[in-house]
Amino acid sequence: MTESGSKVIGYWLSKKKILKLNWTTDFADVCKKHGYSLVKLNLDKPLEDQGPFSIIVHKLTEVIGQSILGDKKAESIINRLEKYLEKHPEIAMVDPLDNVRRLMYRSSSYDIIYTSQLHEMDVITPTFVELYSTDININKEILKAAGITYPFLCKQSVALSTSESHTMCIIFNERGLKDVQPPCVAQPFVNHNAVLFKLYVLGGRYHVVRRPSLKNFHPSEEEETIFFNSHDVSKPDSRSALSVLDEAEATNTPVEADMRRMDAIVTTLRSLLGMDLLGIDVVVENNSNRHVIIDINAYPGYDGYPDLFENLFQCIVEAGDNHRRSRLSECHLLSAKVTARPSHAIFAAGDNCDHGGETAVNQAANKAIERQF
Ligand SMILES: Nc1ncnc2c1ncn2[C@@H]1O[C@H](COP(=O)(O)OP(=O)(O)OP(=O)(O)O)[C@@H](O)[C@H]1O
Ligand SMILES: O=P(O)(O)O[C@H]1[C@H](OP(=O)(O)O)[C@@H](OP(=O)(O)O)[C@@H](O)[C@@H](O)[C@@H]1OP(=O)(O)O
Ligand SMILES: [Mg+2]
Ligand SMILES: [Mg+2]
Repeated sequence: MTESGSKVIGYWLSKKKILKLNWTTDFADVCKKHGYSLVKLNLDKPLEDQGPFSIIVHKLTEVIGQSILGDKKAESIINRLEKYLEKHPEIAMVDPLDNVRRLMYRSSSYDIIYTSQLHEMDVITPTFVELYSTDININKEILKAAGITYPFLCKQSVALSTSESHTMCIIFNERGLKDVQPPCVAQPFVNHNAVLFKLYVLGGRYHVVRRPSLKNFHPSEEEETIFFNSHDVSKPDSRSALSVLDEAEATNTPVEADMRRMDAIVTTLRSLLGMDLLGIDVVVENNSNRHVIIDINAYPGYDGYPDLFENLFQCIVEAGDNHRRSRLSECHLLSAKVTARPSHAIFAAGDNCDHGGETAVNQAANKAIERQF
């Protein structure tokens, strides 16, 4: 339950996602079992008439993506939602729009991994650089300065949540630089024997699934650029020819992930990104065994997550509790600040500072807090 006493979870997901997950029936049942109701937000209508909500859970990456591209309708939907949330700070947003938006810029999510301590455990993200131009000579210089080696991948700078935003290419040599489609990030290809680990995060819990991935590639003057869509490669049922290891590279040694490092990845990124619903793609580099984070997604598919809806429900409710706790402690800090002024004055005057009496200001502050909760 939340500050307002409401036990309503507001949600917004695309029709595709609702259908795929059987959300309206199966997740609604789980919520009901726990005494919560589930209400779909109508983003075209005033939200004030649709609440009160204790928590809002959403996947708005497509709308955020359109607003980044300047679509007026999408901008107004996001603005309306932001204004509503400003007016209702008691609502826990899973996940906060600003944090989701930041994650969608691939370079910001890679930057966040760089600034973390994960490298101490041999967990890295490959070097990357943004390319803004189609000029081959400019790109050649930028890539050289950034230390990007061949082959490298070009991924659209913003993961816009459209099918095209999952289209990317592998460039093998300078001849391939003609295929750069800016704005994109260039990221060296990491050989990993075609095994991908997807970490599906639900707040403090997560589940790892093993997926097909791209085979090993090497620098080559002959090789032409390979274009592909990530959804043809790394879904559970993908059978792409790009995932079949060359005969000389085929191995019987299974690729294994180190769960201690997976734990660290989840805890660190959840906290640095300020998000609870995450999909983190990790590959294990051949020979070095470094764990390499190549992609982070907001609200992923969770395909294969055991007892998904019960875990999702617990995650959402815990996010609500955490939100309430952090607001309470903010208010207590505020109250402590208000109290600190008069007591400091008393202390400075040489009086006994060991008094426990509440000042009028403190009482007023505490009343204000009580009213809020
Ligand atoms: N740096 C890399 N080195 C080797 N392989 C990579 C690298 N980056 C991506 N890949 C391969 O390309 C696939 C797609 O890349 P990525 O995960 O970045 O795309 P995406 O469209 O954001 O994926 P998702 O559908 O998970 O959002 C990965 O699943 C992996 O097989
Ligand atoms: O269905 P959605 O639109 O949420 O698609 C998401 C997709 O889930 P799906 O597999 O259920 O399609 C995810 O797959 P997994 O990593 O979990 O395999 C991943 O590709 C996300 O990046 C996609 O989100 P988008 O980047 O397009 O916003
Ligand atoms: Mg991915
Ligand atoms: Mg992605």
